[in-house]
Amino acid sequence: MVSSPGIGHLSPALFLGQRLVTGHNVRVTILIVNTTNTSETQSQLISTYTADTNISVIEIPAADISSIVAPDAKVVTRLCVMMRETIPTIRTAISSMDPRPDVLMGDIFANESWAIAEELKIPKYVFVTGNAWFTGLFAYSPVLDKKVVGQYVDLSELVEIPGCKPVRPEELTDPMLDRDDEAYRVYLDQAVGMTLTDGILINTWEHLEPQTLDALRNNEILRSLINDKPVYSVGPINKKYEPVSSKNEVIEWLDKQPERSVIYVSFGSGGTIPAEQMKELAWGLEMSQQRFVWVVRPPSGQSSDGAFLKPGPDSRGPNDSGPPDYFPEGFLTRTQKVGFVVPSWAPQVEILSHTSVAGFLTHCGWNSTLESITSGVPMIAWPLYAEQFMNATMLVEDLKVAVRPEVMPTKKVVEREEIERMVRSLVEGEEGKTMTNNVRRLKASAEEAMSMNGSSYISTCRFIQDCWSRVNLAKKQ
Ligand SMILES: O=c1ccn([C@@H]2O[C@H](COP(=O)(O)OP(=O)(O)O[C@H]3O[C@H](CO)[C@@H](O)[C@H](O)[C@H]3O)[C@@H](O)[C@H]2O)c(=O)[nH]1
Repeated sequence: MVSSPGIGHLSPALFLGQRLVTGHNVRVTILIVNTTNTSETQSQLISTYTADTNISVIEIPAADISSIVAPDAKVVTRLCVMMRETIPTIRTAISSMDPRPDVLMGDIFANESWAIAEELKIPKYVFVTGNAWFTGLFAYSPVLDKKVVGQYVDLSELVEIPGCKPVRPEELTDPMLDRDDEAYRVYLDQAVGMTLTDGILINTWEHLEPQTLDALRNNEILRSLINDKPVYSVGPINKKYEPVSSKNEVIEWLDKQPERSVIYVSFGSGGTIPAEQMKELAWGLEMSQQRFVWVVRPPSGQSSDGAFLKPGPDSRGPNDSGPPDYFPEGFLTRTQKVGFVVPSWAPQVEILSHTSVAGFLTHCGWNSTLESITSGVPMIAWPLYAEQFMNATMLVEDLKVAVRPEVMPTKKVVEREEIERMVRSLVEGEEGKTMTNNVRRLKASAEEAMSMNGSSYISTCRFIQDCWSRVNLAKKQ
């Protein structure tokens, strides 16, 4: 398996690898492309999840792209160029593996490695770490590219994608929002690359997205776009809660809170919000008078130079999150009894699995979404970038397990009164109770899908059978 950088891609790749090793008797080696920014968290994740399984890890240093990509280029452009430039190192690593791999799998940014599979005459599969809806849009984006004139965001009607809910133009994935930017072309190349594989694995399950999975398999246009390749729904592939003997400070704090009383606030592995929005969020949480755990990062536009972790005058010891100007004056002191601020990174799965947690204010990254669903926790959807706006729409309008602000958080500041209202409705309102029941039903359906003879288990078995048929066929040729 080839994983592009970033916890959001690496973590599901590791969990899928783990599942293939432990549940399906497959040997797995993961090639992880590491940038110079690779965090300590990522290194810990790698060592934890490779220690007790037979997954081997080969860490590949990412190519230096500073001389070929402008420093202000979009993340997608940087990521794709970096993966492309790292291919020679990936090729060398794969060629020197003994025994030689039988199958190559990669995420949607690992497309450049399909050429290696072709050279080695082995099958190649893509693992989409997002959902089927995203996969549908991704596959369909070359059609939209031909069909639509001008910028998508100027369209006055919704964007129709077979098998998916119509998407508001401004909610398309962010590389699609500016067709004049290089990121858009790079993104389209990745979309085409996904369709050149022998099959598509998606981190979803049949019950969650039946229409979209059906369209990917049976809709004429989508089928022809993905060249009639099989689609396997193998999820939810995500970290499971495992009790640990040594407790973290935030878990100890949660242990002392009443059941279903705390809102957990976090914007994924790297999301940040502007300073003005941080203040408004702090006011909203305080005004709601509900308990909260907030994973705080420096506001967007400010550097994360470590000053963030140093106690400021508004300090409350190890739980202090840094310079007080991130918060309204006195916020930490006033919320001392009801809030717990965690700087930068928290044990998310352990938090979401805690009985004190009533809701999750999330940026709707797909891993966070799956972790919330599989913990039975309803959400406040606060999308920031990538495909997160579509995920938010799915959670609110389709699955009915989340509320979201009226305004788009990337366009306008979400005001404190609205935040207060959403938090209250999730923790104490009827809406919160209904959403909790809905999400608990999804949790049960996820467990069922992953159980022996559940849809995702069967789909994974089918994938393995198809793999070996292709491997045997390739060996005969
Ligand atoms: O304090 C924290 C913050 C995050 N996490 C973990 O980090 C992961 C974050 O993943 P995700 O929620 O998917 O967010 P991103 O890292 O932003 O994910 C990227 O990749 C996802 C999968 O492709 C996409 O859905 C997102 O839009 C894209 O931003 C999750 O497993 C979290 O549990 C923690 O453990 N502690």
